Amino acid sequence: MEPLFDVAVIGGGSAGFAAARTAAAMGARTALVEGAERLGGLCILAGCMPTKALLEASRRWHTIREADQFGLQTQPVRADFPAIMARTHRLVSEFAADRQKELTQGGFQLIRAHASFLDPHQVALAYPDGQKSILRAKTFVIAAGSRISHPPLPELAEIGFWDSNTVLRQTELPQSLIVLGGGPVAVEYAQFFGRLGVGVRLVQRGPRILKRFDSDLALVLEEAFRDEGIELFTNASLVSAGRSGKEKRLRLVQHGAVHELVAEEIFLATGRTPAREGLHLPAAGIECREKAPVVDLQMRTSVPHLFAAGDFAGIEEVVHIAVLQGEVAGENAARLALGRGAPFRQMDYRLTMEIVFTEPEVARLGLTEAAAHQSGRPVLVARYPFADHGKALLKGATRGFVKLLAEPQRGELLGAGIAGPEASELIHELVALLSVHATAEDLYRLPHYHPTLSEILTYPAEEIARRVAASPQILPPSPHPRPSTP
Ligand SMILES: Cc1cc2nc3c(=O)[nH]c(=O)nc-3n(C[C@H](O)[C@H](O)[C@H](O)COP(=O)(O)OP(=O)(O)OC[C@H]3O[C@@H](n4cnc5c(N)ncnc54)[C@H](O)[C@@H]3O)c2cc1C
Ligand SMILES: NC(=O)c1ccc[n+]([C@@H]2O[C@H](COP(=O)([O-])OP(=O)(O)OC[C@H]3O[C@@H](n4cnc5c(N)ncnc54)[C@H](O)[C@@H]3O)[C@@H](O)[C@H]2O)c1
Repeated sequence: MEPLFDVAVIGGGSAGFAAARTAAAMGARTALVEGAERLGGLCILAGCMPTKALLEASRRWHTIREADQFGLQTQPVRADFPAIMARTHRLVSEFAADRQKELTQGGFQLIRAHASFLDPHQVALAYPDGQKSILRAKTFVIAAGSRISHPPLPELAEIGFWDSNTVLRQTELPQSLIVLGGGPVAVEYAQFFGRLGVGVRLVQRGPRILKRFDSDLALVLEEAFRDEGIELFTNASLVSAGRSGKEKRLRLVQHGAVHELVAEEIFLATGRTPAREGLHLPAAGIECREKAPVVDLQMRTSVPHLFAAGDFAGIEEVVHIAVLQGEVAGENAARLALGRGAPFRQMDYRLTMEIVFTEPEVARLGLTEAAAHQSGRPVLVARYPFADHGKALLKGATRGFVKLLAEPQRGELLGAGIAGPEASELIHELVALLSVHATAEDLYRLPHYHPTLSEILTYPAEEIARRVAASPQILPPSPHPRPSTP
């Protein structure tokens, strides 16, 4: 029996859409199977877009409250939580409607059903009306996303908690909130609620928040949180949770001392897990390590015609990576199905970024200092504080710094970290430079308009360029080595 499709994509989020669009553009007969009631995927429906809409509201509220520093008198400000939520839902609906159009007019067949593997070439489709069918394809891209990890304490399920899905259904602000976790979800929501006047305490298992960032960057945000009245409990182990009346209680141990925290609500943000449930992966024969499938740089799983992408692949759960992985998986699946063979496209994680949209924003790009240290790779590092930068002083946004990492011989830029104003925008100049293997000197010599925030990048670049110029150069071995004996 001939397969019906060349490429079948499971999941219609950022990764699945990118995969289907890419495969279809290559001329492959492509299907995209999406099982959710609402089209849009995590980023649009409950991830990037609603959180950034909420943070924009709390950022503006904070700006107004600080207006007196600029000589402006304001009336007392009141946060209208239902109105903030209504704006967020309206924006999400608009983004979702656009995505719906793209999914239905994308040159591939959109199938609204839940897929689960019967064998490595077939999936069973279960439609919302109870109908069932079978879909066959030469190749598959699994882009089923991730789900919120189970709560670390079983009692939490009994007493109830909010998470990044259920928070979007709330209509009233709690008086007090305990946020569990110290990753991007935890810190973005902690600041959103804290700025709207909710008493927030954040409980993180590790020694620092934002564990994938260098600790000097994470410290800037920790300090900002403390100054804004958010209480931090790092190195904390959860012991138990319970309820008394309307209050929720949480016991934790920190440095040997037991603390009991009481709050009106608890927000769970302790991570996400690839969404394997319901896919019946054993029938596909895919090898998994821990909770994610094993994939190579071509986004190929252990079964050669099955590819994976996005959060499901469990590598870096952010959208630009989901899209790139989707494109790589979609192209390679189409190549295989159409018999085009090599060259298969490969992922390149050199320019991976992570950005947290708090205030100050925190961004990392490419190599981190921690990773360089761990691998023993020699790097030059230079920092420059926003407190010494003219435009940051004008803006009254002096918290934080920029840092650059460069290879010591030529000063080629390898990575960057920014904690400070507009970090999410500033980092993109560095993406462009890293993509063309530019050196610190190239950056230092680029003209920058004055006064701008971007100028700050030239200062650590200048420092690195000077250090490279001053250091004795170890020349690479000559391609025609002289014979050791004349
Ligand atoms: C609160 C929050 C904020 C975030 N903010 C940002 C941000 O600012 N920037 C950023 O880069 N990233 C952010 N992220 C991460 C980002 O949202 C994800 O990395 C990205 O959306 C993952 O895309 P995906 O396509 O892999 O998964 P998804 O978008 O989750 O898509 C998977 C799809 O597969 C479908 N599916 C699953 N199983 C089946 C099945 N068996 N059959 C059929 N369909 C199935 C699901 O219904 C879903 O629609 C945030 C995440 C969260 C939780
Ligand atoms: N701005 C953004 O790009 C953005 C925003 C939100 C989410 N995301 C992505 O979504 C994914 C999920 O984010 P997340 O923040 O939920 O997960 P995460 O894995 O990034 O962070 C979870 C944190 O919770 C902590 N933790 C785990 N168990 C704990 C426990 N028992 N007690 C206390 N702390 C505990 C971990 O140490 C970790 O720091 C991430 O990969 C992230 O990149 C991105």
